[in-house]
Amino acid sequence: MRNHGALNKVESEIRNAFVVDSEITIASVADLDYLNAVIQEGIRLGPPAAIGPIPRVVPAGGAEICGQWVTAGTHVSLNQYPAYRSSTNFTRPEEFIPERFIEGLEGDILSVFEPFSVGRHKCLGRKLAWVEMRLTLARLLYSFDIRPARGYQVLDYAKQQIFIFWVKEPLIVSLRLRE
Ligand code: HEM
Repeated sequence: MRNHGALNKVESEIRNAFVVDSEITIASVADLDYLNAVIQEGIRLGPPAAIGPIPRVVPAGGAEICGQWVTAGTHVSLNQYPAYRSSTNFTRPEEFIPERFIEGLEGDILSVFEPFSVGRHKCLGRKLAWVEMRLTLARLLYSFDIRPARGYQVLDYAKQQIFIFWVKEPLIVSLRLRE
């Protein structure tokens, strides 16, 4: 919403891919490269599970984690937010650049990006989440021109508070049925 170039591009991709909205299905939206990249880039800048996995406790006897010895009882986790906004891992980390998930940006380490976590507790609902995100965005952007409401400034996601999950501010937009 804050990046007009990306918004126009994803709108065009969706509107050129379908003739009627009934063609927008779970299968057909999976092939929309730019839509998929927009969703990934949105998640990178505002990871829904910003501290995910939620903290675990190192068991009795301690454990080696990433080459470091960690004593029993220590709470450990991975903070996705700083990992995704760090210039160590991403080029121009504060900018919304969906293209990094298509052709790649020099210096990006995309393997850092694991919003659904990894391992045996990896998100069970990730495929459903992907379907919901693709279908919702595709249906909305196919039918409506969506712009920030007049006089309303869309905030950077980072301006919101977070306590494991985000306290989201209202997003006030105008929806106009496209011609
Ligand atoms: C963009 C949306 C979502 C994100 C970013 C996300 C992220 C995550 C993350 C990071 C974990 C690991 C938590 C941990 O181990 O501490 C997790 C676990 C889980 N998620 Fe999601 N999730 C999403 C949507 C969903 C949906 C839609 C469902 C179900 C309908 C779901 C069901 C679960 C379940 C059941 C687990 C626990 C898996 C286990 O412990 O074995 N998630 N999710």
